[in-house]
Amino acid sequence: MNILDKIVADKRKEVDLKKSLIPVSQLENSVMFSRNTVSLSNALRNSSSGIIAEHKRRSPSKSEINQGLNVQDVATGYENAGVCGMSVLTDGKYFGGSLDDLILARAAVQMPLLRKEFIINEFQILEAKAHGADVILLIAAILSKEEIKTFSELAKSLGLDVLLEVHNEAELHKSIMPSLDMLGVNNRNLKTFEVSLETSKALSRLIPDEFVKVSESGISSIEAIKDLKPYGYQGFLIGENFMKTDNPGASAKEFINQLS
Ligand SMILES: O=P(O)(O)OC[C@@H](O)[C@@H](O)c1c[nH]c2ccccc12
Repeated sequence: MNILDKIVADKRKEVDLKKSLIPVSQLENSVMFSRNTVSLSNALRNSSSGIIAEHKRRSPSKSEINQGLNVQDVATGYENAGVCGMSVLTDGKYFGGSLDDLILARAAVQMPLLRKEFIINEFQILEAKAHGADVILLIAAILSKEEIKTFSELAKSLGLDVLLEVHNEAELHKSIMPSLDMLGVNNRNLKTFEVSLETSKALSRLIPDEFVKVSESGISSIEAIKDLKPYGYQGFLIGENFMKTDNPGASAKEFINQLS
């Protein structure tokens, strides 16, 4: 079994258990649930840097990245650096994250927050809103076309932006639909962990202009961004390059300063 299949199998168990313990009404009646959200796709359209910075303690490809930071400090640092939004990993088993991280980040900042999760059920979308997210990630490799449609339409009805992630042409063809806001090309193959920015370049011309294009993973230099911009990318999702340092906010700030 490849790692993605393993993650999804574990996620199904986790979500089944949670659904048996937490009634949907508890999520829908939470104070967070009725708040106004902020749009990441609009922030990216109006930004010159386009940086989305991620909070990621560890990953199956890198194991430990940084366990010693406080998520609120990271969020505040990223916001002060002038990033467009923040991605918060909420998967516990493989990435060391949690929904508490999302709540804490929400309490610290106003900028758009993405729940970075392997979403396989509507419940997780309600949960995202109830824990302060503005945006959800949907991963084409683990969803059917029908699921992408149902999940993205539910997210839109809750005022959440949708970032749909693809890694190849077939996933892209299956996924294009009006209920998405952003199309993300993951430069990392989630099955093999191989990273290549060429993936973003190759798929860019197949993404219709109405979607904000986001390039995800393996970005660690100003040159990479300059290389990708001519292909129409307006968003750049960066995790490890910032998180591996003692002060991710300061490294994001330095990165953005060098860009302009
Ligand atoms: O740390 P990096 O290489 O900058 O990558 C960030 C982000 O793109 C990556 O964490 C990611 C992209 N898609 C995902 C889906 C699930 C978990 C994680 C991811």
